[in-house]
This record gives sequence, structure tokens and C-alpha cells, in this order.
Amino acid sequence: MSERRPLIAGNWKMNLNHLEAIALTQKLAFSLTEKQLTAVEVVVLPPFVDLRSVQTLIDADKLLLGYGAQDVSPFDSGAYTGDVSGVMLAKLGCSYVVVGHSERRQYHQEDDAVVNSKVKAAIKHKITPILCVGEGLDVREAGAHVAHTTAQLAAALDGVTAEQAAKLVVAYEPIWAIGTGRTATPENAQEVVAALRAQLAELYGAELAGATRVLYGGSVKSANIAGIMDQPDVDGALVGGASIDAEEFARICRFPEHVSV
Ligand SMILES: O=C[C@H](O)COP(=O)(O)O
Repeated sequence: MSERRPLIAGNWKMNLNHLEAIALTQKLAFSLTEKQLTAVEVVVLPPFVDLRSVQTLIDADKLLLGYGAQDVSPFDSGAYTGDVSGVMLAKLGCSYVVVGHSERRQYHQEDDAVVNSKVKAAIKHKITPILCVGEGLDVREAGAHVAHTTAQLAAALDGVTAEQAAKLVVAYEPIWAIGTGRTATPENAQEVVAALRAQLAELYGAELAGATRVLYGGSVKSANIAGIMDQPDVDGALVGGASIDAEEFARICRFPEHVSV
């Protein structure tokens, strides 16, 4: 495993109301020891309407859990019905925000330019973007997955300086593996994650690339996390479906043997 601190982030997607969010957060906190939560950074990414409840619980009980949002507006304020700004997320203490998720790209027509503007909005408000890239099955079958994902990464970071990119987290999520139960093999994940790191090195130099955490996402479960984490360039996971089951998510977060107690 690399020296980069592993990060396991649970993207709840459009699941759980604020009461269910409180129950899940409590259960998760009680399922993991301080040692485990120190060795591995564990972050929850609830829907917007749950954020205040999750924040209140984590702050009041000083839980060793991070939290963030699933989306951010490119705008700071104004007549943008339905948007939630980085200003608002920062006020709620969010440390992370997912940007460029394939579900946003697919269902909300977010193209590279929109993703780029959201990355910049997050950085402006000192919220770490978890920048998602990933290829569809057609691209994978055509053997163009590395070119596709590295191009997505470069486009999302257009105009972002090395200083601004210093805390960036990247997530490789092959679309064909999301919610399908069809996980990429650890070798599939390593190939693309290593290429993304090489792209970061090209953009910002080897030091920043070596310090940036790159996650894998797509049907991650307790049964496959160890093989994925064994890959030298994979620093953690962005977990969807399995993250709304507290026990299963805790098992995923306990993956390294040395923090199994
Ligand atoms: O953001 C998380 C990913 O889309 C993975 O979702 P999944 O674990 O349900 O496949």
C-alpha cells in the first residue's frame, strides 16, 4: 500500500431521508474504532437535505467521520433554482464534494466544461473535489479507456493551478461497473488509476501526482475491497450501493488487516 492515507467515501446517492441519515451515521461511527478511523479516512456523502443532520451529529459527538456533498453549483448565489452553492456547502462544514459523477454527466447532461466549472467552484470554497472520470462499455470494448479517462481528467482540470489541485481527489469509476455488480478487476483498476496519476504528473509534476489520492469506484464490496486496495496506485474507494448498509460499509472500511480490531 502507498503512503497516501486511504480514503473510503460513501456516496449515498438519492437514498435515505434525514432520520435514516442520522441512524446510518451513528451506526457507522459505532462500528469502527478510533484506530480504524485514524488509519483510514472515512467520509459520507449524503443528499443535500441530510447534510445538516449529519453535520450536527458528527460535530456534537466529535465523530471521526468526514462528510461532504454529491454536487455543487458552478455559481456562488443568485437565480439558479435548485442549485446549492459552494458557499452554502462550506458553511455546513463540508470537506468534500463529488464532481463529474457519471450519473450527473448522463442524467443532467454535465459536459467537461460544466465539470470544470464545478471543480473550480469547489476549490474556490476550499472544498476538496472528488473528481470522477470513467468510460462506458463501448469505450472499454474499443480499448480506448485510458485515452478517454485521461482526457476527461485533463479537461476537468483545465485552468486549475498546481496550488489549487494540491488537495484534489480523483475517482476512477468505469460506468459499466457502477451498480451492476460487475466490478473491474484489480488489474483493470490499477491500469487506469496509474494512467490518471501519470496524467497528473504531466499536468502538475511528479510530486503532486505522487501525493494525490486516486480512488476506484464501481460495485465495491467487502468481498472485493482487499484486492482493489492491494494495487499500488489505488488509494481508496468511492462506494455507492454498499455505503448505505452500515455494517457492510464498515466492513469495507476495515479492509487493512492492521486495523481490523
Ligand atoms: O459513486 C459511487 C459509484 O457510482 C459506485 O456505485 P456502486 O458502488 O453502487 O457501484
